[in-house]
Amino acid sequence: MTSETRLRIRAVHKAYGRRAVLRGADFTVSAGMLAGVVGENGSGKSTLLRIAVGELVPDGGSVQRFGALGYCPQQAVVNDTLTVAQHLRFFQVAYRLPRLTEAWELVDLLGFGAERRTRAGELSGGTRQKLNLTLALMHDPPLLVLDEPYQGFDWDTHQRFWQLAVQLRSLGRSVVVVSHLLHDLQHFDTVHHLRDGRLHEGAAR
Ligand SMILES: Nc1ncnc2c1ncn2[C@@H]1O[C@H](COP(=O)(O)OP(=O)(O)OP(=O)(O)O)[C@@H](O)[C@H]1O
Repeated sequence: MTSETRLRIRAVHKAYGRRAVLRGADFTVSAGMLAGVVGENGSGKSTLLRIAVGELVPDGGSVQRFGALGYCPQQAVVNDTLTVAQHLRFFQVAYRLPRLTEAWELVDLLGFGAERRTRAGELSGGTRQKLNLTLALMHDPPLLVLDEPYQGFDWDTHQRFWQLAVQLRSLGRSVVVVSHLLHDLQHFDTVHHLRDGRLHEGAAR
């Protein structure tokens, strides 16, 4: 395993008004690492990830990313009036991909190929989330930041998600996953507990 760094967060602080959420959070992710971020509701996991991907500016501290990024936010960022296929074509242009072969393979893996002509606004919650995840993965970036990516997935799809995450790790990708589920912890190389605004690292397995 290489130790090339893909994401480095140092002493990050973030408050919403008077509510200090992050108070000196440090987080480093290397190539070929599957890292979990866990913590109680409201502990600041989504805030940390939004800062990690540059969506939110921290009050203090530094964030460095090395290479392209795929971000799966907690709330799907999709356009209700566009179909699944239209989303893929839109993101193909945005990512400058020569073809959509790999994107459709992801759709098949996640099991929603039958919905290719369905508008996002008419998808079930779980399928909408599958589209959200596909859009984050389809350009095969070296760093993936996934905020509870399998919300609403049925058990088979949940299992397939983890097979995919493990496969991506073996290909040297870095995968950061926010999880609430105890049985997911076994999949991580490292687990980072967000508590009192800081991350506490513990070996997961
Ligand atoms: N835009 C915002 N304005 C004000 N407060 C916010 C905002 N976003 C989040 N917060 C507050 O910051 C705290 C951390 O929120 P965050 O969503 O980062 O936590 P989380 O650990 O991801 O929670 P969950 O497990 O419920 O998803 C919460 O108390 C939340 O209410």
